[in-house]
Amino acid sequence: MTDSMTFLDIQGAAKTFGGTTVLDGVDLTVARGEFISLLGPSGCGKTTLLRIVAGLLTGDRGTVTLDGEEISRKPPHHRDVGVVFQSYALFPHLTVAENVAFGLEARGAPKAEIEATVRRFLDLAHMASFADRSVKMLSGGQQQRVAVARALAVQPKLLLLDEPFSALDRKLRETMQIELKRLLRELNITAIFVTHDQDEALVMSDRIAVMNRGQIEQLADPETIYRRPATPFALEFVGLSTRIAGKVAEATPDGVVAIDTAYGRIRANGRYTPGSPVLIGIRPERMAFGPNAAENTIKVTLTDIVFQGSRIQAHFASSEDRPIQIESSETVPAGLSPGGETEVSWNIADTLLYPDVAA
Ligand SMILES: Nc1ncnc2c1ncn2[C@@H]1O[C@H](COP(=O)(O)OP(=O)(O)OP(=O)(O)O)[C@@H](O)[C@H]1O
Repeated sequence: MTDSMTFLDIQGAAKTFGGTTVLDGVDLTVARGEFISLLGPSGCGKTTLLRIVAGLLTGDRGTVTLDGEEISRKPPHHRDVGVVFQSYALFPHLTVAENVAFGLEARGAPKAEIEATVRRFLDLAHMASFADRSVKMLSGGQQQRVAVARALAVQPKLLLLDEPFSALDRKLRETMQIELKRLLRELNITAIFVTHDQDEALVMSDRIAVMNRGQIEQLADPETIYRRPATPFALEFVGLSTRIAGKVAEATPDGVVAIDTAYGRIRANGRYTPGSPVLIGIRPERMAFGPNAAENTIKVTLTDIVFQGSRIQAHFASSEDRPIQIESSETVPAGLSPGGETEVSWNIADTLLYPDVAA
């Protein structure tokens, strides 16, 4: 939907390489100042979509409109779009300040303005004290800060970031995530961020587009993506989950279905006709030890306890290709050890339900 809030509007973006559909008619609208992540496995088309928006690649179909102007056929340097890639792509023979000044000089900005802008963006990127250093002398994190400062210095309407932190170690990556978020918020910059790291997407995004095979499967805020994944793929790709296959046995008019499974009857909210094959998903922290007669209870056999410091994970034997899992801040019930049977329960409202297309 296009409305007055739309700043970037991608409609029907499609791309085929050598007969393989890489982008399958993607629509995406982004509001001004919004931070959107494209999240998905390798090869799902994230980078291809980003390159089409940047103008580095021409889509077979579709349009890109930025701030009310269609830019689909404009060359990259006329699109007002900044790009930060995975590899830093700084100019190695220039200093930090010269790198940041590069785009401004190319536009013929006055010298005093260039100096002031470079200073401002190096300050914002916490790199002011490195201004005169060669970029070759910088660490990976520092180089990536300079790359972000360089992209922002020309004050683009839109910033595109393609796995910018993937080469950094975990701690530095987390610091950079927080810093980048702060910087973009301060400057009210609209950004699209490509990542295959679900934690990174959950931490940083206003909304996440979960991509699979050239399509967006779900576009929503991080909490909705985690709590209400729209498809089995989204459930699978973000966070841990237990899966149980079943067949709908009964459907009530109030929208609750009873499902026959290898563990007995399980109830869930949903509208399915009896006989439909379904897939049940449950997040591990929504499951608890012990029965709950009003909700869902199943009998399971403990296989493993994984101690994770503040939490434990308990695994139970499953008929599926992965264990039933509980994640809890409590310990396992006294006397329960691997091989032992117990009951676990969870709420009907926490039971995610999907049509089982594979069945
Ligand atoms: N120029 C090209 N020529 C042929 N095939 C390409 C080209 N660019 C991308 N592809 C193919 O298109 C598919 C999608 O690539 P894309 O880079 O968009 O994926 P991605 O989701 O960004 O993955 P990754 O996380 O690995 O970068 C891949 O199978 C890739 O091999």
